[in-house]
Amino acid sequence: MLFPASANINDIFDSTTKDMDAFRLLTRSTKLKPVSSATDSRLPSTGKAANPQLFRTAESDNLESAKNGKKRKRGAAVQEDEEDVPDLDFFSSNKRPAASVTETAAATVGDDKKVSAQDVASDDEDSMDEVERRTILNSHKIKVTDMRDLEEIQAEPTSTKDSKKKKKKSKKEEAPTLSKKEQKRARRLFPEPLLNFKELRSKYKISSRLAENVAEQGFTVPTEVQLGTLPLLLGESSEPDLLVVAPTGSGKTLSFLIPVINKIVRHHHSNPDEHGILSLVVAPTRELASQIVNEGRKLVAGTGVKITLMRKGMRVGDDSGADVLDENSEESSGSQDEDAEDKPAKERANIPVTKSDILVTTPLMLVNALSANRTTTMATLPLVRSLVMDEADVLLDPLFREQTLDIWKACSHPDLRVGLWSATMGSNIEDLTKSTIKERLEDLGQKPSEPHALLRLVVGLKDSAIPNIDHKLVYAATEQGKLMGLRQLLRPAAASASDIRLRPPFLIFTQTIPRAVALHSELKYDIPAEAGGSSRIAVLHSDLSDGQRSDIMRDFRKGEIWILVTTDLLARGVDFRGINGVVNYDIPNSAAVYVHRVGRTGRAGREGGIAVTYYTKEDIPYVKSIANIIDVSEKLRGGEEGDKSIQKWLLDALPNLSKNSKKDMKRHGVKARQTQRLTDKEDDGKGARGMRISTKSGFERRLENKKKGAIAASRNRKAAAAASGNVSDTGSWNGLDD
Ligand SMILES: Nc1ncnc2c1ncn2[C@@H]1O[C@H](COP(=O)(O)OP(=O)(O)OP(=O)(O)O)[C@@H](O)[C@H]1O
Repeated sequence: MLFPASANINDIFDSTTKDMDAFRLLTRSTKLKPVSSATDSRLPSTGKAANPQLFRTAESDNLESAKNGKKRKRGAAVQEDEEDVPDLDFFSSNKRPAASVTETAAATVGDDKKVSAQDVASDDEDSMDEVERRTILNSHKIKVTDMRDLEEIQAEPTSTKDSKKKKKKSKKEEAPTLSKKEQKRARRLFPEPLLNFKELRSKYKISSRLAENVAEQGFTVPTEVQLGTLPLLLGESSEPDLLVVAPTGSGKTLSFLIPVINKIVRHHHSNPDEHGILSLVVAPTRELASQIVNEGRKLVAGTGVKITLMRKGMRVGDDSGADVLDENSEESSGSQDEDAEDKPAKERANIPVTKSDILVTTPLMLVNALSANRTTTMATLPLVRSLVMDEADVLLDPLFREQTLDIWKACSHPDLRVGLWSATMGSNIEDLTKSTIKERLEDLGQKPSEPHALLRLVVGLKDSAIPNIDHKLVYAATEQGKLMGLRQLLRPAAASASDIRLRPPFLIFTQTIPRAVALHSELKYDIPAEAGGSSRIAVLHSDLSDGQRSDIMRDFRKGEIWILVTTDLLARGVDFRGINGVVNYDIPNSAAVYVHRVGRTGRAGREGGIAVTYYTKEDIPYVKSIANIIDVSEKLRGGEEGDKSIQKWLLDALPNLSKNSKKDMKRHGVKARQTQRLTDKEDDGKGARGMRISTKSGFERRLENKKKGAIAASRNRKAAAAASGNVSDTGSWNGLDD
């Protein structure tokens, strides 16, 4: 079945399920009762969240609508606008509300100063008192903390601080005697929250074209992370360095892209002659980097800002006479990367240097470009004013740390601001951030033109899974048990036995690439031809070429692939809007990885996502941290004690893992699963056999092997007989049939 390239997975599912129910086809059963529309609407792939926020209370709802109402009264046009905003529909073609088009049609690139009458807000009327700010921030579970040493906070000139900070200043003499609790309280901030997206223009005066592009996305309510961070990054006081910990799928991308783009629009106005990379966005995988570029392209349209995906072979930072790429006209297709890589050196020298304003990259690719594959010292990026680290905890984890810190240090402008974003962040990352900021400034020997803070904003509970998905932790005893469980999910006619109904599209995570490959080949023929057969299931991992990876991502997004078997390559950041769930075929290496993997579903507040985690005997020592995450997530969700999937007895019974074993597990995963022997020949019989991904028992395999051996021996005999000229044409014995 072919769908237009613009179609998304949800459209496909809607249209697919009209004429053929994918779920039913997968069951190979015609007896299955049609899934009720009530169940259907609970599926994230068909549903949409009327409000993408995860945490709110009636008190803040009332306060916010009172504040929003007050603003509406100020200009009739604004009121019409808001009433005209269509229902939130992530899968529509994102038609802009008519009123908003007229309002902004005259907008030209970067006409920041042109703010229409109804846009202008009286700041006095708008600003909230501290009680209101506290109420709103607390009900959305947003916590903002100044991370600097107390002395540093107190040494800051009063003019740049709000009244809250003035109070701290007066406490200066008492500082040494402050208790830990008091120090914590002194660091706590209650900045003004963003009440609606219109304020971006009216109050924070962002570029009108950018505001228009945001409006085109059709979002009506800011998520918590947007509500908390956008005022901090767009407000009048000096832009801070910012650490953000906010749930998966909560819209962090928009939160960091809007301020980055707006800053560049302003920069173009004040420094029309300065061209080059002004902002860097670093992400751990190519898939995520490419997704950020796609999101960015929607936001930069018509602003004069260019955003580019870093590619192998691309030259950065040296602009001697090279042509400038028209970055926004390019597709971010993987095959282009390969093209660049495969070009001979002579041709490569002609590859234009990127003069894009925003470069989105994985760490290694940029480090290689800046150091000629580590053969020279790192070149600097002197113009970069904003460095965004998406999935910062993994970027600063030992795997990428050296490369990320090299990039950070290569950004040599004294006014650099950093943003570190993730759904999980250990305190070691916070310490590393603090020390790197200090070291970098010392190395530079220059001071930033104005003092600024390092703030941390946390939404919800740090390092927890989103509360809007159902977690199923399933004991499968053995590898065979896991495979049987998974097959039940694929053939949900049998689902009554396990009470889990997971409809495609969904992701399946394994621990290693060979296991993903093995699982894919095991399952590939489970999908009936009427449902599209083996083309509906694919495997994605980092051993595939960039082109293959992009193609699979595209087909999954388009709905041509329904089930994607993958590794932790896709655990973080990637946003498949309407996937119904996630299967952890192999348990994740850490609680943080669990949070990220399961966060591929339930995005933007959607209900109905399911996260199934199978565990075996070998996994028992490692399951407690996952069970704890589920427990906390269920507590955040509220509801009856009996509804909880993790019972107290289980938590008590599961063993705790020592610090060293945790480290070991994080680095290597479950040891027995590290090598997946794919053939009997490779199988040394020492442990790996039990970990094999196959439904066949050892006995069956041995029989099969014997049979194969007999066939081979028979062929050899025949060949030998033919060679000696005495084979009978009658073929009285043809060996065993396969
Ligand atoms: N205010 C909003 N209202 C509704 N949907 C939104 C809003 N902001 C962003 N979204 C959508 O939410 C989805 C998730 O956003 P995004 O990918 O930025 O999440 P994230 O916080 O970066 O998640 P992760 O931690 O997994 O990387 C996207 O499809 C995005 O378009």
